[in-house]
Amino acid sequence: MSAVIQDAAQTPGQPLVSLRNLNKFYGEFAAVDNISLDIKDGEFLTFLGSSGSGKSTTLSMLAGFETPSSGEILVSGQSLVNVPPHKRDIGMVFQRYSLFPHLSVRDNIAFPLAIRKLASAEREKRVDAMLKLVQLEQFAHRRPSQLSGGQQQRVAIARALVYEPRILLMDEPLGALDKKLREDLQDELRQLHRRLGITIVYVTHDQEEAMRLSQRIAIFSHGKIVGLGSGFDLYQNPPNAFVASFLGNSNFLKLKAQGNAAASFEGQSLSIRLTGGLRSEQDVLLMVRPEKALALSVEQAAGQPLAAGWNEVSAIVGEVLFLGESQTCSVKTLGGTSMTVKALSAAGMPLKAGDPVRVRWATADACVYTEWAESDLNKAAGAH
Ligand SMILES: Nc1ncnc2c1ncn2[C@@H]1O[C@H](COP(=O)(O)OP(=O)(O)OP(=O)(O)O)[C@@H](O)[C@H]1O
Repeated sequence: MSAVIQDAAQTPGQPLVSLRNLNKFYGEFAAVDNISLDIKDGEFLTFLGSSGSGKSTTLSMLAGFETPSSGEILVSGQSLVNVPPHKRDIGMVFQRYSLFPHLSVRDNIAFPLAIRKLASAEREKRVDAMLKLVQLEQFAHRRPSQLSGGQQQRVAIARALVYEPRILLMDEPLGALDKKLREDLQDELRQLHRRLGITIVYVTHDQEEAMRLSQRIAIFSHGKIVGLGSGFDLYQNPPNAFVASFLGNSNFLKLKAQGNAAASFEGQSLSIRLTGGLRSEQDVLLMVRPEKALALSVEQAAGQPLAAGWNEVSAIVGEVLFLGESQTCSVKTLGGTSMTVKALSAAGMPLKAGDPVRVRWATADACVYTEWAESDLNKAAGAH
């Protein structure tokens, strides 16, 4: 294992993998549509998107199971396109563990080394190191059917890592496991990545999983990457309305620009983040996260003058939901726009259906978009 162990504190550096104008057509249909992406050495990058958005096809091209219709895949600057899968120095873990049922855990893990004809002493040494790494030493002699789903997946991970690939590809590896086990394995996987310093490309449609695991997330929609960055940046400052809608919850307000820092909404003027190039009366979409908005009763609002840099709209409460740690309040503005406000339960939200409220948010917390499609505002969008 020593060859791939690196200083855990080392920051991921240069691109290890570069996808260049990658396309995959099935007939006329573009499953992967002109994707270009640099994956850094040592990084944990996740492809996140709804079903059919092109994540697995992209991963399969990287693994060598699918051939690109056009474009390049480079690893350390060398083209991989004509390199067969077993010569790519890439490990792969799938949702279905695909372990050999008739082989013990030890022999399953040793299998890639046996087919590479490694000397038996070296083979034993590496398998022992792997068993230790995934904490399955005491299960070495069991068959896969005698293990839990989580344990089986750890065997699959060990088997993928045993020949020390530079890159590990994982396609929904925890998809078949229940929530608690998934979370435990997510923590294990994050620690494993830190310890090994290996480059991991991970596919999931679960945004919380992507957030928990990854240093960067590539958001897929219709075969394209429509957002790329840390979970924090993508959530706080989504590059477009689709990403805003896909990741977390959003309130979208439709406005007409009035200069570069103000816009009208249902007949009242609101301040917006300074946005260059806006034309007067241009359609503008404002996005406010529910937890960045406040819902104040009329009395509360009267006692707290609106601070500079904040906006306020009047609305009527539709529903207040208690969710344990947090509460949500759905409201409708006087012009009929639906909004949701979320607050920690501890902060209290003494409102009920039918109450008039004042919804407030800081101008700096609201993203401004000038281009969007109605379908972007719908969470389910993104699949083909
Ligand atoms: N062999 C194939 N022939 C025709 N179409 C295909 C083939 N493989 C994939 N597709 C289509 O390409 C699109 C992208 O599929 P892909 O499996 O990459 O999506 P995905 O984002 O990984 O989805 P999921 O999360 O459901 O696995 C889908 O519309 C799928 O139906």
